[in-house]
Amino acid sequence: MTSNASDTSTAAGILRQANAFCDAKALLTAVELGLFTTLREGAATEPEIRQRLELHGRGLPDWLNLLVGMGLLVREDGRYGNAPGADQYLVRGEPAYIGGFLERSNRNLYPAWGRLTEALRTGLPQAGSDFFTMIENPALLGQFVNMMDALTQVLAPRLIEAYDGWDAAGSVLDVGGCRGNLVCQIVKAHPHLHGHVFDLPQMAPFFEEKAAEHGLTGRTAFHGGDFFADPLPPADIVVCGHALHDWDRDQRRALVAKAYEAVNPGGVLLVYDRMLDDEPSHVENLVISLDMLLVTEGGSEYTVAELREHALAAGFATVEDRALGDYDTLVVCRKGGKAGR
Ligand SMILES: C[S@@+](CC[C@H](N)C(=O)[O-])C[C@H]1O[C@@H](n2cnc3c(N)ncnc32)[C@H](O)[C@@H]1O
Repeated sequence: MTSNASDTSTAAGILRQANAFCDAKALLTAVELGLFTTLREGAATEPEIRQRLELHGRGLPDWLNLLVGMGLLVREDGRYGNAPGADQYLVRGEPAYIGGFLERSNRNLYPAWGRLTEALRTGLPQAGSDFFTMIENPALLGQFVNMMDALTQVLAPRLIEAYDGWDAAGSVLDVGGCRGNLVCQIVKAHPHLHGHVFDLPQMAPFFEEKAAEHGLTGRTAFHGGDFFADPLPPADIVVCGHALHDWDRDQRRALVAKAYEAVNPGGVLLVYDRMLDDEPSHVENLVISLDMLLVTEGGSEYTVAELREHALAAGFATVEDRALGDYDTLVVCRKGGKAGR
């Protein structure tokens, strides 16, 4: 949706942009109904899809043809099948499935964006229930962790590639590491590392499930606590991804200082987030920053300059940044001192 830049010098282009939410909802509904998953079994006619998904039938051809027009389905001889991207990323149960993000987006972000006006007027989140209500509800938390898995599934290989200091380290800690999908992938790529995740205690059963799925039970450890109030376990590499943007500037500074304490001498803090340029124009990242307006009390994306300020104030000796994938920025903050390993 956000990258469909239309020609806004024309009325038609402006109307196209105003209707972009319709395309997004057509896709979110397709994931919700399991359309791409059912089409993995083979291309199907409209009546077959109607029957399989238990739909009424009215609007069905338009919806399917819209998805064809969006490049998510292909139509041949009256049968609809998955386009390659949809078949790779939107079939439930497949390793590359990113639908967890879309499922939660459909339930949480989509309605919240309908209340953007209220959010801008009041500065208050609009997602219906706050994070701490959500985290006490295992069903909602299950959706949330799937959403985070969808993001780390794509980012983990890029982070592993982008940072070249894994071999020199003995341990890695992911702060706000959710159920540990990122750490599991790092430890699988660099089996000599001891992996640790620090997150809220409610995440523990989801972590155990993920570690077992990766065959890493006992080789990765979960530490439950509140990263503002409790000490973090020490590690040579501390990762903090997509976590600082949940909080306001003062809280981000406090978390970076907390992370500094956890990094062993000579180690690094790796922060990745959808960071903003000094004069932000990156549409995708501005959208995520507004997501934070809608779903958190004080969160937003932030600039590399802000993070550098927090990191230097905390005591890090050097701070470098580089692109990570299409939208994220990786900031490498090095702590002085001699590495122990
Ligand atoms: C947006 S998610 C980021 C997950 C993952 N790092 C990623 O890259 O997608 C933020 C994580 O911070 C955790 N979190 C939020 N508040 C926390 C707190 N006070 N203490 C510890 N973890 C917390 C959440 O449970 C969640 O897993």
